[in-house]
Amino acid sequence: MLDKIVVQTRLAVAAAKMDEPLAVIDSQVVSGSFAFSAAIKKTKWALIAECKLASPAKGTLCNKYTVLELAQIYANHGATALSVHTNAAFRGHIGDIVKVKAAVDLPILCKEFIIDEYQLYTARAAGADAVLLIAAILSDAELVRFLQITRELGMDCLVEVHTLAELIRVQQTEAKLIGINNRDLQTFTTNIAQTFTLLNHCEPDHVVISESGIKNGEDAQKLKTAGVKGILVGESLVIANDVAAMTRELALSGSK
Ligand SMILES: O=C(O)c1ccccc1NCC(=O)[C@H](O)[C@H](O)COP(=O)(O)O
Repeated sequence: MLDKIVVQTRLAVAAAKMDEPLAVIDSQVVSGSFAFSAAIKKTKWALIAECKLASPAKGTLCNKYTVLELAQIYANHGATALSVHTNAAFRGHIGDIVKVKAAVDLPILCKEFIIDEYQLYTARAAGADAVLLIAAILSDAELVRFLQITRELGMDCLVEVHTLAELIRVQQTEAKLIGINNRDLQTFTTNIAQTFTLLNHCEPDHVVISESGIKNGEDAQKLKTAGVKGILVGESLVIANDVAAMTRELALSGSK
């Protein structure tokens, strides 16, 4: 499934480059101010709340709200930052970041399968404060180059790892914001125990975010006790009967 998403993303990037060459995008870019990492560092506990309307594994997750409505609920109920899916496999679009940026005063992570530096410029031009870099789909050289470009654009990188081997690779780079993803990339099942395992191997100066499969405040509290700085949550929020209450539960339980 991941390979398929990456292939489709390469095609989409090639088409976008024909439409709007890098030079055009670059001329629209205003450098950021690392607002994403600043917001995470200054809080005791960070909830990165994800606008996730669909997933390739589960199909539609949320029909009740638009991306903007979800972002507004999250912002009004204690989220530290937002994650906005821009990939078509998640029913996302880069334009969603533009809409959310114009209306919601929280830093935004562009949730994309970044495989080309062009996407870093489009993310920043849309108003993203951070991008996700997935170690599993990038070479060491790409990781280093993308981290450098992102820094020059004033954006943060959440560098995502699924395994110890990926964490060791990422530790050779300048990355300081590490996302431990609890989703197994072969089976797509989630288990927060993956965070407990990999956390022991993180450097003391790493800011660690646990991602995927976090169901409720109880999970959040366990992760906080283990030592992570925050969580990134999509599905449990968007499928909740009361999205506002779930946002408060996840935001507050880690800060107790
Ligand atoms: O969410 C999926 O099904 C998925 C499938 C294939 C590749 C990546 C996938 N998820 C990407 C994510 O990073 C999640 O949206 C994010 O970590 C939030 O996870 P969750 O809280 O479990 O929705």
